[in-house]
Amino acid sequence: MSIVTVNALTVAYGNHQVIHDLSFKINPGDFLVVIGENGVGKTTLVRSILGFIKPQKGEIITNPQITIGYVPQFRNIDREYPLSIRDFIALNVSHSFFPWLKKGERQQVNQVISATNLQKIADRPLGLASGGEKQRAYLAQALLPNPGLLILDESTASLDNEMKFELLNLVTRFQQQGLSVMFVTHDWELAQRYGTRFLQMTGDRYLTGTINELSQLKKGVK
Ligand SMILES: Nc1ncnc2c1ncn2[C@@H]1O[C@H](COP(=O)(O)OP(=O)(O)OP(=O)(O)O)[C@@H](O)[C@H]1O
Repeated sequence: MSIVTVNALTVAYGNHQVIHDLSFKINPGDFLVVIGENGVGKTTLVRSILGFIKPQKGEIITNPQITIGYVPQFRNIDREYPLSIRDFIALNVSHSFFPWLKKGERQQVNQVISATNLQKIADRPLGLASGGEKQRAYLAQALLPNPGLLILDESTASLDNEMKFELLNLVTRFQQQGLSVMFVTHDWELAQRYGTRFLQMTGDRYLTGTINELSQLKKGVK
């Protein structure tokens, strides 16, 4: 069963139709890159899949057995932000009634901290972490509930190349263990380097295919 099935989706803000008759699927283990220019509706699609926008027409069917993790575009955090990296990640633990973490929950947090290479700095204030470290903390927080789909919305924008690769290499490790990924980007190089499939959105049409087909498309565009 696919993770997400989008059927003839049409989304509008009032009279302004942003997505028109879009259909595609995300299958288990896919690294789907969604590319398109500013304003074509990429974030609107993400918000629709997350359930924040009701489609005007069509449907989005998500596998009921999975949860979705979400990593937004990098945004800075004030230096005075009071939580440590560990605390910030632990905000996403599925909590019992207690305000403190139980042993199993602490283990879950530790596991995701080490999987995202944050163990050495986990007890530092999040506000003092570098841009790449902060973005890894967002990733760790999104991964904590063990989602079946991870959505990255421009999550590498404003990171330098080394940090982009570090973040996406980590994501790929999870994808190779079965996580499905939907990565929204403007960056064709990253799309081709990490994606397995693509969805290209333009003002008037949508194309989907394998990542090799995206490379062909790019050659055609040049
Ligand atoms: N809440 C909203 N109310 C009304 N219009 C909106 C709203 N959010 C987005 N739009 C409009 O919908 C269109 C698509 O926006 P969206 O943010 O989905 O595009 P995008 O492809 O993610 O763009 P970008 O790459 O710049 O982030 C734009 O014209 C935008 O102005």
